[in-house]
Amino acid sequence: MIYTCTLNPSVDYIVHLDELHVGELNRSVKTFTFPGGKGINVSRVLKRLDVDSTALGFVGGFTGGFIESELRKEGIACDFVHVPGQTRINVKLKAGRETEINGEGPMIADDDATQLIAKIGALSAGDVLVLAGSAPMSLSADMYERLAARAVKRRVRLVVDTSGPALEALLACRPFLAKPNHHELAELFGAAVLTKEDIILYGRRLVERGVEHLIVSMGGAGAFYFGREATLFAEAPKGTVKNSVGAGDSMVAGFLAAHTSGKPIEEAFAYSVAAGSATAFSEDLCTKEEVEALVDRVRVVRL
Ligand SMILES: Nc1ncnc2c1ncn2[C@@H]1O[C@H](COP(=O)(O)OP(=O)(O)OP(=O)(O)O)[C@@H](O)[C@H]1O
Ligand SMILES: O=P(O)(O)OC[C@@]1(O)O[C@H](CO)[C@@H](O)[C@@H]1O
Repeated sequence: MIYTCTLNPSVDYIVHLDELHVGELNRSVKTFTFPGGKGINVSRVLKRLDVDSTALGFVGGFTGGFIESELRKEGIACDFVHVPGQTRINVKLKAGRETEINGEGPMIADDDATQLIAKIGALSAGDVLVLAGSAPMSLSADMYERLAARAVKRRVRLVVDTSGPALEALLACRPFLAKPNHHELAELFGAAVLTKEDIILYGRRLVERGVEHLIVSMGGAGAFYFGREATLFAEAPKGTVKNSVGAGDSMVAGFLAAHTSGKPIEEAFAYSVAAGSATAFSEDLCTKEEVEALVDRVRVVRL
């Protein structure tokens, strides 16, 4: 079974504007409201790709209620810890360029954190646990490490999509899959920007350090895959970007779905890139039809 864990879910409020005038009244052209947060996005895309998962994490208030009811409507199992505060609303402004304002998230009490850790402690060997997104400020900095330690003890395979010190700590747990973007990889190695040669060097280094499958995404410039048997590169297909929120999460879901169904690594990687791009080219997250319409346009090169 696949479990996704979103410590800080969000209601994503997508606001399209012709132009953004800072300091003035702006009127939107169209708006969308989606359940969000990285792990939740992974669960939603997995479902669209016919793979079941259970969504874990913390939810609270009317926003948390919205997330749970939307997920259940989509047929996604939820096993959240309910907290007294309110799940955040993240505002994504689309006015030519994309501007994001992500909220800080509710207070998480120690008892609530303990409940989530207990849920991870009940997973079984062979399960997959996706740890994705930021943690609310109120959680202790080592929350991800504590969850990962529980999971590793149960021989659960870890999938990691976070950033900063949490990413660094989780990489040490020899994850099954990690998907930093190139900025997160640069931060990890204390660099400002990375050339493609740097990405290859650092990517291979992370595999040597025990990451089984590593995908480094680069937005519209495509992605690298690193594993023990192969280093691959794929350009992203060209298209009109409507909303790239969740593109990285869709890559994680695409790779997991293809890998779970036994596809060889090149195909799983191509499927992952197609899922990321299909999400970038649609208002909400990608559908299976959109991914499959794109996958033949993804050319994977072995390096
Ligand atoms: N402009 C684009 N054109 C085509 N494909 C795109 C574009 N932006 C993103 N993608 C696809 O999505 C994948 C992931 O994008 P990106 O590197 O932006 O992920 P991310 O930073 O983790 O995003 P997020 O945090 O919003 O989920 C890329 O590898 C690519 O396949
Ligand atoms: O604040 P975090 O947890 O880093 O990111 C949260 C978020 O921006 O990531 C998802 C896209 O990847 C969105 O659904 C959500 O709003």
